[in-house]
Amino acid sequence: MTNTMIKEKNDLKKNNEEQSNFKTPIVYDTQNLSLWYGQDKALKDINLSIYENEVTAIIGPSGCGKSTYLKTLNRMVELVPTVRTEGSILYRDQNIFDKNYPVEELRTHVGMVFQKPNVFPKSIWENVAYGPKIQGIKDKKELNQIVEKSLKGAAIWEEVKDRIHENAFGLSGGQQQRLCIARCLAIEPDVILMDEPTSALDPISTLKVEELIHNLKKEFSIIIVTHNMQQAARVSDRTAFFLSGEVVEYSDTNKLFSTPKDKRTEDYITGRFG
Ligand SMILES: Nc1ncnc2c1ncn2[C@@H]1O[C@H](COP(=O)(O)OP(=O)(O)OP(=O)(O)O)[C@@H](O)[C@H]1O
Repeated sequence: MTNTMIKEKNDLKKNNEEQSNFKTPIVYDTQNLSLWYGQDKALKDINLSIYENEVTAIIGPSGCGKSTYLKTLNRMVELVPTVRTEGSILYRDQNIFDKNYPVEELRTHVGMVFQKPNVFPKSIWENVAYGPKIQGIKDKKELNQIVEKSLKGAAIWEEVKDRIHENAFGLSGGQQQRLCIARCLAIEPDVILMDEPTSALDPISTLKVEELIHNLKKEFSIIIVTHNMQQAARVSDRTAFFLSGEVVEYSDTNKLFSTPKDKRTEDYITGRFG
């Protein structure tokens, strides 16, 4: 390749990047969010935009507010009676704290995968069909199609297609976690929240889930809380570093890990604390 060709290619790439960055829609816009558990302030003036079809990683030491932030995005945190919030979170331009915005509706757009796979003591089929049934779908043929599509989407169909009516407890931990992801996909969400989804899995299952996350971002926006910095670096497009309830730094994942702007980020990613 000649120097001119290389320059043209780089210019084109830069142009595309600038254009695509410019156009990437914001899914969640968090504005001046603070949260208290009783008297204790767990989130402090958070401002964070989450972009469509990206994987956003939330990292930081234990107790810095990662899970609290994630659970605020689907308002699950409100299950704790002492919780109080200030500020706003816009989901697709709609303030999720608005009294007129039903939490049930929010949860049809936002699925969640937890640290430990929480399959129901039912068949694999029932686990996946559960959400669509609640949404009112009764037709068996349609449910069968949803179950197959979701299991394929979660890259577990081939492993379970011959035992679809067997109890989900018979699956390995890694398979159960992918089943939970399939259950999430069955409600056709817009966003998937993942709270340390691989921390209970062995390295091979972890890799499978990471590959899956990479493929799922073509259709969904994913926010993942992880303790594992290599994982954040591998799977995410952007990373937010939380510390003591604050966002210290939020940027392109490659930038955050290669040239962090804040000394505290640098100390954390180089293992000096946390
Ligand atoms: N239900 C609760 N009631 C009271 N305080 C809570 C509750 N849940 C979390 N906290 C407090 O809020 C702060 C943030 O906790 P959170 O679980 O969000 O942190 P985290 O970064 O996800 O931690 P970890 O990495 O250990 O899971 C901590 O000080 C924690 O003790």
